[in-house]
Parts: sequence; C-alpha cells; structure tokens
Amino acid sequence: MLLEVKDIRVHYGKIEALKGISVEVNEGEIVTLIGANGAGKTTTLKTISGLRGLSSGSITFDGKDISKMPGHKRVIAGLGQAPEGRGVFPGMTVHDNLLMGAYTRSGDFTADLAEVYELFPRLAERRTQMGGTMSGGEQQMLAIGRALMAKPKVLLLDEPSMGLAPLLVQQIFEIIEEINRRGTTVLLVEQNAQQALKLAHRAYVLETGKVVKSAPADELLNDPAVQAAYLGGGAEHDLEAEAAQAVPPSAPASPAPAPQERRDVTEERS
Ligand SMILES: Nc1ncnc2c1ncn2[C@@H]1O[C@H](COP(=O)(O)OP(=O)(O)OP(=O)(O)O)[C@@H](O)[C@H]1O
Repeated sequence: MLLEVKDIRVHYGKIEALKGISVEVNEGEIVTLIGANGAGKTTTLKTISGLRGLSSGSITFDGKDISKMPGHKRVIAGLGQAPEGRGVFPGMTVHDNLLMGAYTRSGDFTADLAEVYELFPRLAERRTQMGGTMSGGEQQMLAIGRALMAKPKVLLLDEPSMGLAPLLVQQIFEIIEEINRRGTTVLLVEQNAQQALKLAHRAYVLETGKVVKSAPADELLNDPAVQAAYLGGGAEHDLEAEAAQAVPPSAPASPAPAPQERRDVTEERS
C-alpha cells in the first residue's frame, strides 16, 4: 500500500473535524473522497499533505510514518498537492509558476516541463501570461501542472472541478485519468460525486468527519443510498444512521423506503 491513513482525528480548536478517518491508497489507483459540505474531505487532504496536524492516528506513506513530517518534506517524499482554490502565484508567469513546482527538486526537469505542456497545451500557449490573469479553469490546469513538476508518487487533488463549466470539468477529469495512466497515483476530493465516481477505482463516502462507506467506485455509483444522497437522486440520506439501523439482527423492519423504491425515485428525477 502506498498511502495509509489510519484512524486520524483532527481538531480545529475544540471542534473535532475528523473523528477517526481511515483511508488506503494503493499504487496506481485513483481513489476519491466524496461527501457533503463540511464532511471533512479537505481536512483529510490537508492532514495528509501536512498543512494540519493530527490529534491521534497515523499516516504512512511509501513505508514510512509521516504523521509528524513537515509539509515541505512530504512534497520531497512524493506527495504533491493541487490545493482547493488553486493557490496559483498571481504575479508570476505560467512558466515561472510551473518552475516553482520543481523548487524542491535538483537535476534536470526539462522533460517534465515538456510533459506538462503536452498534457496542457493551453498552458503552453500562455506560458508568458501572468498566473493571476488566467481563467478559473486555466488556473486549475496550472495548479495541477505545478504539482506534477514535483514528480509526485501521489497527486492530491482538492475539488479540481469547483466553479468550472461542464465542458471544462470533463477536460480536467480526462487529464487526471491520463496522468494516472502515465503512472501517478491520485487521491481526489470532489463535490462532483458523479464525475469522481466515474473516474475513480475506489471511493470513500464521508459524513460529519467519519467514513460511512467505502467500496469500488462503480459499486457506489449503483448504490441507491449514494445515488439519493450524492448523485442528484432526491432527499439527503443519513448513511451513518442507515448503517447503524442495519446492524442489529433482531431490529424491527426499517421504516426507510426499500432500495427498489429509492431507485424509482432516482429514475423519475433524472
Ligand atoms: N479553519 C477552520 N477552522 C474551524 N473549523 C474548520 C476550519 N476548516 C474546516 N473547519 C470545519 O471542519 C469541518 C470539515 O471541513 P472540511 O473543509 O474538511 O469539509 P469538506 O468536506 O472539505 O467540505 P467542503 O466540500 O465544503 O469543502 C467542517 O465542520 C468545517 O466547518
């Protein structure tokens, strides 16, 4: 296993944002974390990249415990991140933004630069333009390209589709797939659960700081409760409560609608 997040708890002051999250990422995979606003997706990613400290639990990457390793050393170790909000340097050119991505590296990275420009022809066209004047989608490309310049083993992506028009979302997801095909493992946080589940191999569903489901992505795409809660299929479901209800063998029949009924609702609305 390349990355193992084990039972991490993370606090913002007295608020416990992550209540014992465990996530595993194998080499070569695209794994996605989905969930509603405030579920803890971004906090999980920030804790993996070292921007937040953890109260308990551990993070192991490439065989080493990195729980206490500072963020910049995690980049050197092979964890690259394109953060939420992109974090492009506005007063630097596209080209210089990309070079900043290779800041932690030594040696020749001309080939990697050429590969980023090949993946993102738009960046090549605009290499002398200031980062801050690029469109939202272009800045997203730049943030991913910059993260790739560190030659990460795992690319951490926080909501790459945020605020982008559907066509651009499609493009960004195709590029992420291509990056994965070329050998980079991807951990993707997404609000756009539909697209993320289509792209990913495996997925975790987060609710209020906990993992409430984990499964192959195609299984979750066809899961009526996930469809209803996250794929535009109707009223929000409390997956945690449903899981708890399903546990006691002697429990009375659940008042929740049967999966088949939920599927009907999903189909009617789609
Ligand atoms: N800097 C902060 N200070 C205090 N609380 C925070 C801070 N950042 C996040 N939180 C809280 O931690 C919880 C998890 O937030 P997080 O941003 O990780 O969720 P998320 O699943 O990424 O949501 P979104 O999709 O809206 O970005 C939320 O309750 C949020 O209010």
